[in-house]
Amino acid sequence: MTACPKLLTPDICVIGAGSAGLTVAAAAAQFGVPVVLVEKGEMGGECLNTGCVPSKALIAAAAVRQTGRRGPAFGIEATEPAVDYAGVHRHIHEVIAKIAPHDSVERFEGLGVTVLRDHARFRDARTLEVGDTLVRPRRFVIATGSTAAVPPVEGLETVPYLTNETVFGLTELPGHLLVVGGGPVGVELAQAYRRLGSEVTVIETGSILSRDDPELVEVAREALSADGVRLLENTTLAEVGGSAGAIETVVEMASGRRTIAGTHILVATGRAPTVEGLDLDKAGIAYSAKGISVNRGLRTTNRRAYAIGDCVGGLQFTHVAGYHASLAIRSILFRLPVKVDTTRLPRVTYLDPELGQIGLTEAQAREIHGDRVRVLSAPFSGNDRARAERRTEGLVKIVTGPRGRILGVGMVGAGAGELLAGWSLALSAGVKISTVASHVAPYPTLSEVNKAAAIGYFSESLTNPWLRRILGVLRRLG
Ligand SMILES: Cc1cc2nc3c(=O)[nH]c(=O)nc-3n(C[C@H](O)[C@H](O)[C@H](O)COP(=O)(O)OP(=O)(O)OC[C@H]3O[C@@H](n4cnc5c(N)ncnc54)[C@H](O)[C@@H]3O)c2cc1C
Ligand SMILES: NC(=O)c1ccc[n+]([C@@H]2O[C@H](COP(=O)([O-])OP(=O)(O)OC[C@H]3O[C@@H](n4cnc5c(N)ncnc54)[C@H](O)[C@@H]3O)[C@@H](O)[C@H]2O)c1
Repeated sequence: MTACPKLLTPDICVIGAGSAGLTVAAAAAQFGVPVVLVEKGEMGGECLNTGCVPSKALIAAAAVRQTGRRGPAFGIEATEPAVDYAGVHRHIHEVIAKIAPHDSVERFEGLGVTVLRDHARFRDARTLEVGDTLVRPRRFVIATGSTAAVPPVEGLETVPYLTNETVFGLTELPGHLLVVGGGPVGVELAQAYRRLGSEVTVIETGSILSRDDPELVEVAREALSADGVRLLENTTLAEVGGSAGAIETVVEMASGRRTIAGTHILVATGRAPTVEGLDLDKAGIAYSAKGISVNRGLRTTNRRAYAIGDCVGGLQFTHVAGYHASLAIRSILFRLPVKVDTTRLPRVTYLDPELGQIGLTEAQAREIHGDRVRVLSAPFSGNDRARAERRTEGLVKIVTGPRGRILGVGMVGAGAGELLAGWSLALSAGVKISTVASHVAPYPTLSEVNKAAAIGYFSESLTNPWLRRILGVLRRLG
């Protein structure tokens, strides 16, 4: 006789314990709503284990080494500290371990969430199968994330290629790392490994960071080249061969085919939504190679199911996963109408200098608003703090529309990620450019670069004949 499967009937069943799923589960549980959370792998998902946290820990290690190299400009002897890469690996995993309790089963059970550690698959539109348990909730939240999309390149499967899932497991510094893909993953890791001492070659089909403003990307490109990262743009990986420690590639570029050898190869050519084995068809949930189909309220084609985070494609960032989660909570718990608004979502690539964008780039704004767009910019070279710290590379670009509406802000420079947070607040609050121009920033801070750019909005008034006439009258009044 087969045992009857256990049946759970919570209000919400969340599939995936990454940034998106954990946020929904924690918020719902804190409101006293019964939640089942299903996770087949590591709690914390990609951000904690194989994404943001390890990559930023690696970048931090690289920055420590880089500081020694900057000495001479300050009258301090340059140093090239030796790298104990096993120690860097230890540092990365200590950082993960320090954050892990926040995402742990223990914490979530403590909040009252029922956590199931197994693979989830739909049995029908209302029921999920998790091992020998059936879950039939009022609402599903699918938050299964994404995985590295590996291109069908001849021979790639025959070599031990790295992805974000394996690269942070390295305990020895790669001698020559071949990075395939010049998106955020590729360039961040390329710069970090180069600064730690690897030779690095980036192979990119088009241009690096192609979603960003080309004027800002140019500054990042120069910084990568100055570090000694070999950038092969308009170059496609065509064939891979060799073996562990001796990888051989054939690439195609305008001048023809070329062979490039390295010790390791990292594939960073984009993401694919994680839908495998979920049996979405059985639940009537539509999806494509880009992601699970959702409307602007993040509802799938099954009225009981929402999909949030990386698995829906589009902007794939931890803070976007959190934003989706907050919308899903508002909709499920409070039955409020919600709509995803992508115009105010920031993104930052943690190169040195950092490159960030919120809202429309100049090109996107011109496409929509034509010549009603005004671009206000200020270079970091005009900022006293940047001068004192010898970090004068970069600029901020503010794109404004009719009546001083801020349409977007792009920035490349030291601390651009932190500086962009203020713009995120400004855009959320619908602040006009005149408010930014009149705020008082502490001196000397890098944040004054924002004000310097914003003040440009009034530059035309300096020569306005009417304004000059009024000033003349006021002067005569004594
Ligand atoms: C190298 C790298 C660096 C990054 N750096 C940044 C950064 O600096 N800033 C930033 O904002 N973003 C960054 N990102 C992106 C960020 O990591 C993702 O956008 C974010 O983690 C997505 O969260 P998620 O919850 O949607 O998915 P995930 O974190 O992938 O979580 C999905 C979870 O679902 C589980 N799951 C999948 N299918 C099933 C199933 N059938 N049953 C049960 N469980 C299942 C998975 O095991 C996984 O744990 C980076 C990504 C990479 C690769
Ligand atoms: N700082 C951050 O917030 C951060 C950091 C890393 C990743 N992420 C997230 O992860 C997502 C994925 O990043 P990604 O860099 O993997 O993907 P991506 O899609 O941004 O970039 C992939 C790049 O690979 C290139 N490419 C594709 N196939 C190729 C081939 N065969 N040969 C050579 N080049 C090829 C593409 O032209 C593209 O430029 C990002 O969009 C972002 O959402 C965020």
